[in-house]
Amino acid sequence: MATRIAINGAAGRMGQRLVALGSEDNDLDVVACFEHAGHTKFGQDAGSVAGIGELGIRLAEETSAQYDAIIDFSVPAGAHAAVERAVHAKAALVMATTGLEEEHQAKIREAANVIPVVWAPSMSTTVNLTMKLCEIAAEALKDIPGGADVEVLERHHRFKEDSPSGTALRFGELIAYKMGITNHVHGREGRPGARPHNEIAYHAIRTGDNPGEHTIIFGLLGETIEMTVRASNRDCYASGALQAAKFAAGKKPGLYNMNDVLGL
Ligand SMILES: NC(=O)C1=CN([C@@H]2O[C@H](COP(=O)(O)OP(=O)(O)OC[C@H]3O[C@@H](n4cnc5c(N)ncnc54)[C@H](O)[C@@H]3O)[C@@H](O)[C@H]2O)C=CC1
Ligand SMILES: O=C(O)C1=N[C@H](C(=O)O)C[C@H](O)C1
Repeated sequence: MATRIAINGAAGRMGQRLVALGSEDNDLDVVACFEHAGHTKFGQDAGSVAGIGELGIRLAEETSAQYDAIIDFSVPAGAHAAVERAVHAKAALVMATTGLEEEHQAKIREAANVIPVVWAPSMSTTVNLTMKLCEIAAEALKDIPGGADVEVLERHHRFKEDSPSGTALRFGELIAYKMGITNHVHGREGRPGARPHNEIAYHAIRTGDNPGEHTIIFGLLGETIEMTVRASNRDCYASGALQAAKFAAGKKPGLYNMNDVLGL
């Protein structure tokens, strides 16, 4: 039987790709498309807004449809609403929104006691694989003579509201844990002095319509390794989230990540 999904933030850049790809997938049934009532397309057909023709589902704040999973790509307040909807419906939750405050994060962890939750700052297969590769590099380089300096560069479209990206922060968190680094800094200016080793620096670039790019630099004395992972469009995130919804629907309550979904 197909997994019935609801999409939260369905008129957004990601929401539209979820509507489009979700509707094409025979193992999924898109049954609800939630949007903020203030959105200019609120009340319109979600399929038409996504450019795939009428789907028969309006962008709304409520639904009478039953769903097995809700996928959230929205904003912090929308993510909060998605958690409440998922718990109320006893549905699985796929949480993709980034830039969440601690209070929202606590709410997600609490929800995972009663429903299955897949929570990841990137639903892309190659991003999650690159995280694994960076963990291997961090482990190998943590005690290298002369030290390895880690910097995380990310590039995104001009419309992105949070900085640095949730993915950049996760890269830093995973590497810091492996290398015992405790200091995280955001950009540099003035005369901060010689770079300490106990530091990861993040640099967020915002230009044009870039759908997302991350470069992780391990700089040694005499040689450098850089790993770059780059999206050419948003479908890598959308298809990962749809895969996560299929994975989570019907699972026992708990917090899952994309490694669980992808078997990494
Ligand atoms: N985990 C991942 O793989 C990825 C995560 N993201 C994250 O997803 C989020 C959304 O990204 P975009 O689609 O580019 O943003 P967007 O701004 O295009 O879309 C967000 C949508 O959420 C809607 N919204 C606002 N309040 C809402 C509410 N209370 N209930 C329901 N919908 C509401 C907005 O009206 C808008 O249509 C961002 O936090 C972004 O960082 C984006 C791409 C990949
Ligand atoms: O806002 C985006 O576009 C993206 N946001 C996510 C993040 O903040 O990590 C994931 C992806 O890089 C695209």
